[in-house]
Amino acid sequence: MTAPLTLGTRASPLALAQAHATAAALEEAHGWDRGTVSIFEVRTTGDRVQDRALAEIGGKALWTKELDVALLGGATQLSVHSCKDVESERPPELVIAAFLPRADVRDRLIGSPSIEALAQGARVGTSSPRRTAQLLRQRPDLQVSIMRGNVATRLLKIAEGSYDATFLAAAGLDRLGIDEGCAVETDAFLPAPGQAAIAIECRADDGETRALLAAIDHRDTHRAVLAERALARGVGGSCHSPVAALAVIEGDGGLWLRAELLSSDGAQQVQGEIRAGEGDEEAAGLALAAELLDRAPPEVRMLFAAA
Ligand SMILES: NCc1[nH]cc(CCC(=O)O)c1CC(=O)O
Repeated sequence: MTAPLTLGTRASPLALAQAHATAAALEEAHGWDRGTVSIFEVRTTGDRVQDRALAEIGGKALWTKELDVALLGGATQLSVHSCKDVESERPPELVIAAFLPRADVRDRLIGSPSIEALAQGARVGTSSPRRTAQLLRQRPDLQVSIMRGNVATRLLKIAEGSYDATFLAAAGLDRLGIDEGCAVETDAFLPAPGQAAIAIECRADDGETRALLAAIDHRDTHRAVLAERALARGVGGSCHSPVAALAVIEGDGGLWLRAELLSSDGAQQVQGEIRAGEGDEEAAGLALAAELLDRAPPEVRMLFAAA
């Protein structure tokens, strides 16, 4: 190994936990001393703007642009992201070269033991169009409003009673060692594309870093996320568009992708699934996307292809 590597990350507690896990995986895989991979903290637009719905700020790359600038300018050799926050179309100069093994893909409900147990008209805070639509599909009586902030902030808002309940990804809570909330099953709450996966990106032309990252790539996670991200790319849409997708690798090595698109209030939806063999993950994601758009009720389709 030649020069030490610099890893770019956001500075939230969750982002830092993921960055340290990535550094440790690289150091272990290559037999490097601890600290060989140094951590470079970057503040993104999404971190700066806390008071408005992110969807309102508009534009993509809210969580990635400043990290991309560091990577493209050579200040860092890799970026670590929550895959869920990485827009489905990336600059061609960059490549997601590796994924850490995926954690629990489910959402957890905070503030109530179950969705059924929420009082009539209870106030639920979330800024996720997907979670909003999936929740209202089941409980149209609930009042959903925007909740932002990092994991700790959101837990505090529940503890303070500003909202009755919220959802957080089990993966984020687990990585922070927070044992709160009750998992909701993926049948009713299919997760966001890429949820619970940690994506490690580098410059496409940086063969040396790509080779180093290949040693820590978790193949099954990589294949599943390729399919989910292709689905997200294929349906188009924006951060306003309620889309869910989850791929798993089955016992025979085949991939099973499920996805759904919803209207904002969850009253309209289209769901589908597809299976694919090794190497066909992205094609399967794109094929399912086309099929879902084709079958989507107009109110759903309007939130995607045209967005
Ligand atoms: N949108 C914020 C975000 N991005 C990734 C995670 C959790 C970790 C993950 O899904 O990998 C979270 C918080 C949440 O949704 O609870």
